[in-house]
Amino acid sequence: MKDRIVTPLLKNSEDAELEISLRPKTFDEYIGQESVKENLRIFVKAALMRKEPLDHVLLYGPPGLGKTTLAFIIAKEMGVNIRITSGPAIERPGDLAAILTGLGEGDILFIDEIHRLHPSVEEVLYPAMEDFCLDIVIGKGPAAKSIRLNLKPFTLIGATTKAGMLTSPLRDRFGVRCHLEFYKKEELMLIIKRAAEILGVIIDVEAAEKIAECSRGTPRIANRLLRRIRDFAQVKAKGIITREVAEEGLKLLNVDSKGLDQEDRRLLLTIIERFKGGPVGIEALASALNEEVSTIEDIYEPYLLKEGFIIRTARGRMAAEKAYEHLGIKRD
Ligand SMILES: Nc1ncnc2c1ncn2[C@@H]1O[C@H](COP(=O)(O)OP(=O)(O)OP(=O)(O)O)[C@@H](O)[C@H]1O
Repeated sequence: MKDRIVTPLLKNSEDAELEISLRPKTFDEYIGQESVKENLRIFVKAALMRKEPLDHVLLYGPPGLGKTTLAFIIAKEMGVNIRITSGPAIERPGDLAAILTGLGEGDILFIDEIHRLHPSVEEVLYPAMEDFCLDIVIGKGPAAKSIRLNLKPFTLIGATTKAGMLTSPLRDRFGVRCHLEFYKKEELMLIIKRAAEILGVIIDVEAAEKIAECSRGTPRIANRLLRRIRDFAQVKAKGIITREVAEEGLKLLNVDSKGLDQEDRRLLLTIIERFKGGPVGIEALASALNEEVSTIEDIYEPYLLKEGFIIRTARGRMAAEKAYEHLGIKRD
């Protein structure tokens, strides 16, 4: 996968450190996703009143929109500990059993990329989620015995970018399911303003608007762009981010007015020039771009589709009128 400034995925440890420092800690600090927040607020309050753990929560939506952040906020508001892991990190049923037996009363277990759990691990999770117990098989062959181990009641928060890939028995065991949406420009402007305050940099409204327009609806990208433009402002503009500074910084980062980088433009150009505007099948497109099919589907496409640069048809992807206009290419 190419190294891109506008990727919604975490890029490196520098990125991760920035995120920890900028992570909102309460529902009030968490900007946008109003209906998700409202629902979670009510569920948390009700669970606290009943003195019970919160029901299991599934958070789904594209990367970088704040799923992990929400899990931390829920733990803080519930006043419990949170243990973080991910689907691929739990290799064997025993690994999950060890994690579950280590949880305290009411604690939260956060499993990122929960759609990637191994089926044998998922089996262990069902009784754990439903009855707070583990069924453990001891011994082998005819002498094998199954024993039941009780767990302390806990809350599982699962996060996924691909809710469709969850098996239905797993999906059905989540009492609360929340879909996170791409953020609006005004919300991203507030996120950028808040991040600028924490980073100690002055930014004017027009600059925040410019960066928000290029952030692809994703706070993770907004924060990353802000950090890079702050560096630029410190070297070139006495640390103040004005509209001109933001525009120049974005140009240097190769991000255009619609938040597209050279890789997005290459994808659009490939459809237009090499495949005569499409439709082109995803495999052919991936091979022309020398990328994995999943990278195109998960990383490139969601934003290009959402913004109407490409159209997905039964016969493949097509470049939309907006792509021609944006690239200044005349349709023949
Ligand atoms: N609603 C929000 N308000 C302010 N900042 C936010 C919000 N949501 C996310 N962020 C910022 O974006 C960063 C990325 O969020 P987070 O790590 O929670 O995303 P994620 O959805 O869990 O991503 P992934 O699925 O890729 O792990 C956070 O560090 C935080 O700074």
